[in-house]
Amino acid sequence: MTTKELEIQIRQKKSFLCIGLDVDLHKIPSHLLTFDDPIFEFNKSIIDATHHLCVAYKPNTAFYEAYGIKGWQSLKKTIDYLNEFYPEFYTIADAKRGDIGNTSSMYAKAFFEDLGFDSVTVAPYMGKDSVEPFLAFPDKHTILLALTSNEGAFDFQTKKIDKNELYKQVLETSKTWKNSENLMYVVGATKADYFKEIRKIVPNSFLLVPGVGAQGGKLEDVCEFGLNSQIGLLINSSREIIYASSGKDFAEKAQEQAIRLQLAMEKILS
Ligand SMILES: O=c1ccn([C@@H]2O[C@H](COP(=O)(O)O)[C@@H](O)[C@H]2O)c(=O)[nH]1
Repeated sequence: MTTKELEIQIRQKKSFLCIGLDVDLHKIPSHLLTFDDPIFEFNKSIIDATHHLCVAYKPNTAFYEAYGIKGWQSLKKTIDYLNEFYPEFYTIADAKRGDIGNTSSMYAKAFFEDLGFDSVTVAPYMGKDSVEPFLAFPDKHTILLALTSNEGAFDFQTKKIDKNELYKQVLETSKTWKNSENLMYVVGATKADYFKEIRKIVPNSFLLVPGVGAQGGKLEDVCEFGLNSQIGLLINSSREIIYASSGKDFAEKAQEQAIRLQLAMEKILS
């Protein structure tokens, strides 16, 4: 999917919400555990209840890898369900990959070709040759970690090297890489104070913004400097939406949380 198509969808739905599908078998309603694939059943119910309120879904692969081969099968069933029944959705594999070039090519094949995601998150630490194999895929996006939402982001990402913070160097340098038009960036909602500076470096890029909800980030704070003329933001919320209830009404309660965020986005867009 192109960013233009993503923008069109955002404007139609008046929503730039991305729902995180981070399924933990200890947190999902117990009645689902009797199903052959509880993870998929949970995802299917969440997707069916929220699809009109968001434009993207982001499974974090850790929550699937943790369950071995069954977890991968649940991930595959989830992405196949989205691609078959909701093909207009933007899909993000939050996998935070990146390795030497030939290995990165294999990661890119796994997420773009085999699984059929629109995008994958990638760590920039190993540099250009670890990221360009992902960028080589047309109409697919590589979402580079720039300034993450966690406290540990201050360990390295905001430290100065040659008078410039590391996260700024990631943004500046990555713009020079081949097919850099296929880049997006992760910037945490908990780092709202940094969006003004970030937009000076990447005014036109889409930013994936996790950290609204359970991590305390605020939608309005992010939007103040994060929005651009193409909207340019995908705001992710996972736990606050999908675990709004642990009862049989979990999908209904997830929908209520998604409505709350969508209405706030509609207000901001108007
Ligand atoms: O900087 C980052 C990068 C990724 N994440 C991921 O996003 C979701 C957030 O989940 P919540 O439940 O809404 O807190 C999760 O998959 C993280 O691994 C992030 O939080 N921060």
